[in-house]
Amino acid sequence: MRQIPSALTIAGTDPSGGAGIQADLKTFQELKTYGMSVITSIVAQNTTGVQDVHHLPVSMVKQQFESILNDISFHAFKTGMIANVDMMRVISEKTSELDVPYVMDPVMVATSGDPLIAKEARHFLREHLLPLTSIVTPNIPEAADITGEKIDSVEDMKSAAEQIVHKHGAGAALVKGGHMKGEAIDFLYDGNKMHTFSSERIDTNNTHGTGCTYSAAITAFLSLGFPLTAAVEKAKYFVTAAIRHSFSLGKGNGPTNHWATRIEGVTK
Ligand SMILES: Nc1ncnc2c1ncn2[C@@H]1O[C@H](COP(=O)(O)OP(=O)(O)O)[C@@H](O)[C@H]1O
Ligand SMILES: Cc1ncc(COP(=O)(O)O)c(N)n1
Repeated sequence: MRQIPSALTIAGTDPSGGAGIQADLKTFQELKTYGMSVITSIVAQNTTGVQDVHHLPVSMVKQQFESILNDISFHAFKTGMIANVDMMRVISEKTSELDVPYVMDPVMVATSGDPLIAKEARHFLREHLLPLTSIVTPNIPEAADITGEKIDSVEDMKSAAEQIVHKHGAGAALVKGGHMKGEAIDFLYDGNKMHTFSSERIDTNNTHGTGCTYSAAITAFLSLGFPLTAAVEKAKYFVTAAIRHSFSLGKGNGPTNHWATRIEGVTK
């Protein structure tokens, strides 16, 4: 008999509850997979931005990961904010021994514009972590950082997705169009085919944590056993509903609503 579906997130925290570990665990819970977490950094942030950051010692990140690995198996995992090369090294060592889907949200800056990872860590992420992924989910600035090329059009987005797979070795690449104008279009390149996922653009500034929620939803659907394309399709539906029902919490960019599919009364 299959165990209860379970998923792990390795990421930083958000005390205001919209992004990071908190968003991931809420998403896992909402999508009916058992959630576990390894905390990399404690981030003092809210809807207006990042006020302070405390990176945990690498030994502690390693120990948290081992505490899970030595005791429990899980069906999929994701990484979000991994602040520095030392943490990335430990995570890549452990990841290369795992045989479950790995979803990477290549978190570099917060929606507020605050940097979340060290500059040299971007290079390590591209060279050593990307090739271990089943799927990476960059937004436009992150995809441009990975490929080193400007992204101004949907053609550029598709080309970046192909390059991230063929040149940088990711298992698949989902280039997200949240930062473009018009429809919210994302392109998934799986190594063979380009898939398009699009939704109407919702008129809101309450988009704190969209990337975290989306990648956590993909991880949740993979842990439930859906194939990659179906997992992304379902996750896109979920994140769109979460943005549609996002709300004005705090003074800045409010969070997405993890209860959205309950409110709408449907899951696709
Ligand atoms: N205003 C919006 N209306 C509808 N969908 C959006 C909106 N903003 C972002 N999205 C979608 O939310 C997801 C996260 O995208 P994006 O904002 O690009 O990522 P990130 O949060 O990592 O910057 C994507 O599916 C994107 O198309
Ligand atoms: C700990 C942490 N991780 C990631 C993000 C990015 O959030 P977003 O999904 O809005 O880009 C964040 N603000 N904080």
